[in-house]
Amino acid sequence: MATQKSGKERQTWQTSSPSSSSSSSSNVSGNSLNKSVNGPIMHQPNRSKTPATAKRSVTPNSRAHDSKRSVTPVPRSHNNAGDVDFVKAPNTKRPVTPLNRSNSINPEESEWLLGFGQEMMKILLQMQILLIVLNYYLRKGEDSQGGAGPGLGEGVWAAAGAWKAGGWAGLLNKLSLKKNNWSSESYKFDEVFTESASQKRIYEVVAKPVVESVLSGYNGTIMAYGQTGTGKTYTVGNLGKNDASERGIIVRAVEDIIANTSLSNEGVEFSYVQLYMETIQDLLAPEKVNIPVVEDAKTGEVLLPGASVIKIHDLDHFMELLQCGEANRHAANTKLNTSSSRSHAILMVSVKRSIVGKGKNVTCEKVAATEAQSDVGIDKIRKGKLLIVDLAGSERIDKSGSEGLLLEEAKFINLSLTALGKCINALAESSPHIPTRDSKLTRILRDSFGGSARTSLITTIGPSARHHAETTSTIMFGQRAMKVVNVMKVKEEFDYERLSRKLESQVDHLTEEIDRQQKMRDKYKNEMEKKIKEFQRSSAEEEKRLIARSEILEKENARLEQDMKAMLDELNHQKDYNKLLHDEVARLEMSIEQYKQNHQENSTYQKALADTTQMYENQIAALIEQLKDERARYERAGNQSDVLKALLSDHEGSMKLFQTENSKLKKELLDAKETHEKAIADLSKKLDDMYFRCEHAEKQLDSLRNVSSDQTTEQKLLLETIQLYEEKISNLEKRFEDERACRAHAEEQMESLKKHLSEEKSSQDQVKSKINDLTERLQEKDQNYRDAVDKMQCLQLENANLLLDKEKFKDELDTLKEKFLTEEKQRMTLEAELVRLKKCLSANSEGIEDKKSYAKQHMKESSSFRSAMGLNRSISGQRATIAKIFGLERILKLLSSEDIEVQMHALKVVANLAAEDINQEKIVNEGGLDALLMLLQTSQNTTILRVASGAVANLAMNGILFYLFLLIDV
Ligand SMILES: Nc1ncnc2c1ncn2[C@@H]1O[C@H](COP(=O)(O)OP(=O)(O)OP(=O)(O)O)[C@@H](O)[C@H]1O
Repeated sequence: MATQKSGKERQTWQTSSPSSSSSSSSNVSGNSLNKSVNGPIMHQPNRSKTPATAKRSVTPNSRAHDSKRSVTPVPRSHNNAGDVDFVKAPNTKRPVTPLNRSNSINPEESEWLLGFGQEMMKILLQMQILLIVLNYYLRKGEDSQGGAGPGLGEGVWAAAGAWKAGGWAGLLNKLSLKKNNWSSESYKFDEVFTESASQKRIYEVVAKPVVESVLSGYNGTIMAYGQTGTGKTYTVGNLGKNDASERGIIVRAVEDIIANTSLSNEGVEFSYVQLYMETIQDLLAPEKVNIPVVEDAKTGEVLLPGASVIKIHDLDHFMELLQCGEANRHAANTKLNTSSSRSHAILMVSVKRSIVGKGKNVTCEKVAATEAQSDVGIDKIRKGKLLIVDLAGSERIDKSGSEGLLLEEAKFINLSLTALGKCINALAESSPHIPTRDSKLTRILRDSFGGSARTSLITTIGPSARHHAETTSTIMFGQRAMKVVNVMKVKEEFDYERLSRKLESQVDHLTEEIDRQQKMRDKYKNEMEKKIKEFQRSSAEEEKRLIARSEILEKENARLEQDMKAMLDELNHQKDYNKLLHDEVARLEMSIEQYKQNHQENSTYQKALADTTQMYENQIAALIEQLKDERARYERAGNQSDVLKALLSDHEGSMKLFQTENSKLKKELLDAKETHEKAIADLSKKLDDMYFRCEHAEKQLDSLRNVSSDQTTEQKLLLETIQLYEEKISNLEKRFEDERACRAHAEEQMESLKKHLSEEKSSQDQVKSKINDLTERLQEKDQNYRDAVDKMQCLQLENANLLLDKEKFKDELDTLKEKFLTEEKQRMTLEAELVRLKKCLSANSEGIEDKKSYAKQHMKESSSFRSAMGLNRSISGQRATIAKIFGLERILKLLSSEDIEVQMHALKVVANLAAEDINQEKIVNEGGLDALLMLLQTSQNTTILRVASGAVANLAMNGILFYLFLLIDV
């Protein structure tokens, strides 16, 4: 039973001192049995005479007696390091017959071997084998971060011991060894087994806790020590090929390890070597001999470089390899054991288990709690190493009868076992010097006893009283071993490699993700760019098209405008023309009106003219009538005038005659005047007379003339009236003619005007239709123009939308770019973090190296102090790691956290760091002292005050800082 105590993990070898006691149940003599057990072995003449070392050749299904152990002899040609080949005899319990390569087995020998095997089986069935188990197991104390003192183990194993004949008896954990008939000695062990104990029970009690420790990251060692032939190999290395219940510790332990390890993610590797005559040989690759024993400078781990390290895939694979290894092991037939192991077989199983987050895969709650406290979320790797050592049996040479090589082997075996014993003694006495360098065995086992491993020592003793001395020696060896205290130390480290791998994979994943997103973005961007380009192209095209169209439209517009202008001009012109026409028409109409008026007037005139004409005609008729009358009168008057004219012409003639006569007379007168002056006078008288008569004639003429003048004046007047009328008529006719001509002209003009008007009208119609046509075309054009404008507006709107889309896409692109930059930054930060962690890893490794060397130095000074220091170094290493990882500045900042838990943890970390000289100055420089003093002033929490004052006290112990404290005090 294990009790839990706070403090370092520490395993104590059970410290029960041997006590003599006379037990009623222990007084059994085993003499007869001794003989029966040892006699045949010791007195095998052939075997004692064949002191050869051989390699085991184990073949399954060859056991003759019980299926547990059947060995088929197989001729061995394989020989290493000058060993002698042998053939195992059939039907014997591990019968080993050493033979030289040149020798062959003869039938007699074979017969004997067969007989011997059968005999041997009978004997062994009666043999009592006692296993004394010294078990050191982990008691779960508080881990290294708990800060309290170490706890001592008080594990007590309760076990039923069965009394057996043979000189000793086991009861629970006590063993009584009969000294003689009346006295016996009692020894206390963790467990005492008898021969009836099953392999399973032995494994579960002895080895399983160690295996569990190994799985939890500790080193574990299971050693079998005892006199030759007492069953070490059987207990430890039995493969149990025919009967699984007979499987030894090795097979069961590896089976357990495999069952508790994920072989795909975690690793189980093993090496199998033998130490034969101070030479280490690889049992898995027997050609590898002289393997050196070295100590890892960093971890202090004992290593065997050059030994094959094979990764275990499954149990069958391991069993196969183990069987091969077993076959390569040196064994020989001695007097005490027909298959005596002549070498120490060491199986090293390395278990790597990863711990992810909060204690996954962890059986130990405390360790999980430790993880939870310190490194939540950070992967850790736990490396456990299981060492299973099947020591060669100690033998008394005189008893074993070894000679030659066997003797040499026995010497080496005893030498190494003595060296082991010395080391155990030194450790039991807490001697400062442990003579591990005396033998390769102790060098290999250096860290398995008195080190940091959990160790189970199985000591085997035989029942024969004849070997009382050896049995006592074995028991004493076990008793001394129980005094050894191991300080267990979990071998746990950050799985930086895994963490780095994980981070790298994370970075890879993120990079992949970013790349994927980048690709997607690029694709999207390309698509968008393509779209934008397409949009731009289409919009440019559209723009171009629009521009072209608008140009065409503008041109069309201009042309239309020109057309319109021209049309307007034409229209204006037409309008003018129209106006003109209108004017003309108006004028014409006016003139028509005028004409009409004129015509009316004319008609009035004509009427008047007709009337006048009528009147004139009437007048003319009247005048003609009158004229006729007048003519008639004229004619009459003419007649009269003719008459008168005739008269007048007569008169005129008469007058002319008169005048001629007068002239003649006058001439005659004048002639006569002169001649006739007298005659004038007479003729004057006669002229007077004649004058008279002329006068009278004149008078008569005048009267005639008067009458004629009256008639002439009337005629004249008439003529004048006629003339006037005629003139008037002619004037009127002329006017009439003129009027007619004017009318004809006007009619003509009117006709032409009408014609012109009709022409005008037709042209006007044409113009009108042209105007209508033009108006229609104009309207059409206008509609087209409006449509074009609408379309242009639509396109402009579309263009604006496209521009908006473009802007939107640009914004989106910018956002994506920003996002990408942010992600890039994140990636870079992660990469930087990775680099920083890698640096931390290397720095931490260096730190660990330093700590190791420091610890090593201190370990030399005192074992107990060394242990404590080792743990402290580990803790400080972790603190330094914490400080490195989190940064002292950040931890100091947490001191002012409002969360009391956070504050408390930070304070604890600072206090722990302040306990180390190297950190003190840095803490003060970083402002830690001020923060601590502030906490002391402000905090009410007693724990905080206690831890803070402790931290300040630690800082105050620093010589350099002491001066500063004085200053603060001042
Ligand atoms: N519990 C047991 N049950 C049956 N047979 C046993 C038992 N223990 C040992 N033996 C047999 O006793 C013989 C000697 O045992 P084993 O070889 O294991 O002894 P040993 O201590 O390893 O001897 P050595 O130190 O010489 O190698 C073997 O034949 C083995 O099979």
